[in-house]
Amino acid sequence: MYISRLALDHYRSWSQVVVDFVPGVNILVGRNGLGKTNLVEAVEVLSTGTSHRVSSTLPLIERGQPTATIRANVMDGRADGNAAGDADDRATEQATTYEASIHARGANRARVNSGSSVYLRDIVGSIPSVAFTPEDQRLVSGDPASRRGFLNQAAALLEPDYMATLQQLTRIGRQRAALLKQLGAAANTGQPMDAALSGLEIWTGQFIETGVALTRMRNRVVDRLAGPFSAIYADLAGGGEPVRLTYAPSFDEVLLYGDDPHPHISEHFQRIYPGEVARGVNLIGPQRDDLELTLSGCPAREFASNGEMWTMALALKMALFRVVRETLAINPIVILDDVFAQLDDHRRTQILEFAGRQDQVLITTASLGDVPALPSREKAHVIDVGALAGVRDGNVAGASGIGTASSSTDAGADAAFAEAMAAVVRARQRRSEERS
Ligand SMILES: Nc1ncnc2c1ncn2[C@@H]1O[C@H](COP(=O)(O)OP(=O)(O)OP(=O)(O)O)[C@@H](O)[C@H]1O
Repeated sequence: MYISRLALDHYRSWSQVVVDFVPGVNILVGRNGLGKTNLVEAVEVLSTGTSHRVSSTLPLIERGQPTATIRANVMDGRADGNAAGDADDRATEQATTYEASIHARGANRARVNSGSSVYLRDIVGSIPSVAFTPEDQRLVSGDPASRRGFLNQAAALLEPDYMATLQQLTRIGRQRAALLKQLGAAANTGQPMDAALSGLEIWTGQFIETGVALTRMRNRVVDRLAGPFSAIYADLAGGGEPVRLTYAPSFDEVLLYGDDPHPHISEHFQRIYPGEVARGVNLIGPQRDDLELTLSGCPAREFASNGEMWTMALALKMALFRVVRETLAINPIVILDDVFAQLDDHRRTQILEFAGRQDQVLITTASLGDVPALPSREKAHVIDVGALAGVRDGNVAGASGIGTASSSTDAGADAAFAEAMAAVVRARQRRSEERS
C-alpha cells in the first residue's frame, strides 16, 4: 500500500498543495519551518485520525480558516520486498481516494472515492502508518496524555471499532461532567436535585458500559505490544536491564474482575460521588489511563536515563510497526521525521536500506546533504518542499544521485534500521543535553 498523491487545502501552513509520491522512499527536503512535518503529519491524521503533535484537531486547520481538507490517492501495492514495484504491477493496481475534512466546528468527516460523507473515525486505520518523530521521547518522560495519544493511535490501527467507542465515551463523559457541575451548584444553592440525580445515574451507567469496552480494547492492544517491546528494547540495548510495558487502566476493575467488572466500578463511583460533585469532573475513567513503562521493575520515568527513555520510546514505535505489519498483513507507511541530522553516513545508509524494503517511506530532512548517495537500482524520490511552497531553497542541490541499497535480507534491514534509529536516539539525546 502506498500513497501516490497527497492534496491539502488549508492544512496548517499549506493553503493549497499537491504532492506526488512514489512507492518506496520519498524524501521531503526543505529548510526549517517550510512545512515538511505538516505534510507527513497530514498522512498521520488520515491514517490514525489524530496527530502526535496535538491533543485536538483544531491546530491542524490553517489559521483563520473554517476547514482543512486532506486528500490522498492510495494504491493497493503489495508488500513483496520490492517496494518500488514494476511498471506492469502498477498498471493493475487499484486506486482509492480518501478525503478527510477537519472542521473548526462540528464533527470531522471523510469520504472514500467521492462517496457519501461518513465520520473521519470510519476510515481511520484504512491507511496504516507508523511515525518516528523527535517528539517520541515524551512517550516515556512526558505526562500520561502523550502515552494515551500513542495508545489511541495504536488502537485506531488495531481495533476496528476503537475510534467510535472513544468518541462515544468522550461525549458521555462531557454530559456526565456537566451534570456533576449542575449537582454541585444545586447543593450550594439548596435547589432540588432529583432530576439531575436520575440523569447522573443513566449517564454513569453508559459511561461504565462504554468505558469497560474501551478499556478491554486498550488492554488487548497493550498485550500485543508488550512482548515485542521488551524484545526490541533488549536488542537495541544489547541486553541490559529488562523493560516492561503494562497497561494501567483507571477502571482497573476490568483487569481484576474479568467478565463482570460493572458492579464494582459502579460501587467505586458511589464512593467518590462527593469528590466528583465538589470538583465537577469525572474522577475515574479511561480519560485517566496510563501506560506503565518499567526498567528493572522501576518506573522508567523516574529511574531511566535520557538515553534509556529514548530507546524505550523507539522500541515502542518499532513494536507498533511490527505488530501492525503482522496483524494486518500490510506494510504500514513509515514516516521518518527529521531522523538524518547528526548521523554518520553508515547509519543513514542503514535507514535507507530499511526504507527501500517498505511499501512506502516518507522522510523529512532539512538538508539533502544529510542523505547519502548510494549506487542502487531504486532511486529515492526527492521532493523539493521549497518549490511546493513557492520559495527558493538551496538545500535541495545534488538530488539526483540518491538511491537505496537493497542487498541484505528483510530481517537484516530491520535490525540495521533499529541500530541506526538507536543512533538517532543518541544524537537527539546529545542535542537535548547541549540545550539544557
Ligand atoms: N494552523 C496553522 N496555520 C498556519 N500555519 C501553521 C499552522 N500550524 C503550524 N503552522 C506553521 O507551519 C510551520 C511549521 O511547519 P513544519 O513543522 O511542517 O516545518 P518543518 O519544515 O517540518 O520544519 P523543521 O525542519 O524545523 O521541523 C510554521 O511556520 C508554523 O507557523
